[in-house]
Amino acid sequence: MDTILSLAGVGKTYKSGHQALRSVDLNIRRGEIFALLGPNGAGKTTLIGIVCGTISPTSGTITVDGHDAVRDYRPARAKLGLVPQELSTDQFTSVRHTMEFSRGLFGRAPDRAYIDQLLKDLALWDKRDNKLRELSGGMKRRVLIGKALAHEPDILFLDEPSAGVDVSLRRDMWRLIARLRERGTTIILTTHYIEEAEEMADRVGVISKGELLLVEEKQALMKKLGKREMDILLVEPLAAIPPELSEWDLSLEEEGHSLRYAFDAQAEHTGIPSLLRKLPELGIAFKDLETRKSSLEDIFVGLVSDQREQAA
Ligand SMILES: Nc1ncnc2c1ncn2[C@@H]1O[C@H](COP(=O)(O)OP(=O)(O)OP(=O)(O)O)[C@@H](O)[C@H]1O
Repeated sequence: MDTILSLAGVGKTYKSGHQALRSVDLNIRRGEIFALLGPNGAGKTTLIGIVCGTISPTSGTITVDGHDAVRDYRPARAKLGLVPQELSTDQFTSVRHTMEFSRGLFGRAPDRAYIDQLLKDLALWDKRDNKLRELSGGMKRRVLIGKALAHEPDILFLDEPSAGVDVSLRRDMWRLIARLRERGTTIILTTHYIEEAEEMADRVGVISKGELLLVEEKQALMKKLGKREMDILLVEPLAAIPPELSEWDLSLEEEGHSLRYAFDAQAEHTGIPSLLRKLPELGIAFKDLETRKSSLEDIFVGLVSDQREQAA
């Protein structure tokens, strides 16, 4: 495997005593899109900050394309582009100047053609000479991406790229990410929008309470952990699930008009035939069946709640 970024035993305890990361091991492959998925406060921003050098780790090592991110900070940092959650640049500079300045910070020679192309890719061409304070929130987000890409980094971090972003900008961003990937840029995005991980990522890491719970190929994750659900639409509503059905994992939905059965699609015996035989025996008539795969969202919620149960 061609690893471009490697974290080994990375931990962070803030001065407050809060342990935001617990010994994280993670290898990012060159050219992949990796989604780090976790609820609020999971440690995603802390992890990005540590890799990008804005937060110092309490333990562990980070290697960016062969460079130690702490000892060898400059060359390591030059490989990284970070799109933070918020813009903290001088509001009185122009869009173009902000990007050119960012490029210069990393010691890259000016390249007007590259910046022009970036402005066009980000649909900022018409605004290139406007001051940042004259831009809408969505445009500012585009500027953040432009700033992060100005020095042509090999690895791009996007911290919550969809937070507070409208649908059209989100689509534009997804398109841009796909294009960057085609050019070989490695992309790591943090998100709590499952949709985003599902749409974009090659691999998904789930983080909760500072712990990386798992890292999997997205497809494999969905297949392995994916449950299926079947809704049985009833002719007459039920007030409660009869005790005779307790061996199946059922819930009542739609005010009793639908019985939902959650089952493991990978299991040899799904329990469906026996359930469908049992219902008429109990005098429960049904008129239709619908099955569907659970999404990454269900998987994610399941994992995080398992962790909560274990901790309880
Ligand atoms: N400077 C700090 N001092 C003390 N605790 C901090 C500090 N920064 C973050 N934390 C705590 O560390 C934990 C992880 O925070 P972090 O910002 O990394 O989470 P996150 O996964 O990015 O969350 P979100 O999705 O809300 O951005 C949180 O409990 C947070 O309160």
